[in-house]
Amino acid sequence: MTQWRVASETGLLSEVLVCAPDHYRWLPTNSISRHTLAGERQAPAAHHLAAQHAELVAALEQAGVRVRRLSPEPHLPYMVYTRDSVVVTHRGPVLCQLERPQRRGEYAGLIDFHAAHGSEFWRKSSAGTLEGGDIHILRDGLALIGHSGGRTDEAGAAQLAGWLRAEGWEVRLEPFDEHFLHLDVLFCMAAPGLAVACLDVLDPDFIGWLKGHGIRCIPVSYRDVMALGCNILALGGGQVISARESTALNAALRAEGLAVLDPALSLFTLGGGGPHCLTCPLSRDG
Ligand SMILES: NC(=O)NCCC[C@H](N)C(=O)O
Repeated sequence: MTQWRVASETGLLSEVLVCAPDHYRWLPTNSISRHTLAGERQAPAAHHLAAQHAELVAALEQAGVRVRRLSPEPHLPYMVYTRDSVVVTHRGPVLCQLERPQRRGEYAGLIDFHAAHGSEFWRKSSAGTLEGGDIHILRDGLALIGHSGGRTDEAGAAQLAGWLRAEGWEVRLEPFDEHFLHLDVLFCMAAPGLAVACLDVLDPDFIGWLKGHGIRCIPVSYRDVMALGCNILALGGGQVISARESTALNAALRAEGLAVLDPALSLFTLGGGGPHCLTCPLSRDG
């Protein structure tokens, strides 16, 4: 029986789930990938995708994280964004309910993966839609769930909030515009008490709420956010993974004293997902 648990976005990451980009391609499912497809770019070559994904895996392994792999399926090009189909909580994994038809089938591989490891779902989303990119476990007992209606909707967010509140957790539901795809495009935790956030877009009341909970924000511009510049993965222990292309943010994170591992991920950020979207933390310590 595998007991995967995650009680915060910033605890020391010990196990993570990724999926190789064997069948990855850009689909017009979000404003970022639609913008990419409208441009002059050639479809990414398989060897180039594999090389960038290998850089991400190398960064995770360099940080001592055990990397588990989902089997990619030809008809599900976005399986590579493992963040969205399942979110692991302090009580175990929650099976999400993806909104886009192009991604709905991802649930099947996730059920098989967890069953193969004897990992039982704590809960299964059954109201509205729920996607992992909208869920932030800020720390033990405190969660944030975004809902744009485009991906996670209010019913899906409320159902997860209800399960967490029944555990005594404080949960904030945060509405935002579906142009931004997932809340993790606009906001991610970097370290305990430190986040990266698009202050130009997020509601000042939300920023004030974070401050009231002891979380301050490094600002990221709208332009950088739409290049997935805010979509980082906290590794715990003073380390973070952020895309090589996010040069301004990476300098700011280093100035905060964090070690930044920076794999090149441009082919994935052009599809609408960076280090946060490409990883599903299975286990964090502390
Ligand atoms: N958490 C995330 O923001 N995931 C990125 C998902 C991108 C993918 N191309 C999608 O449209 O679903």
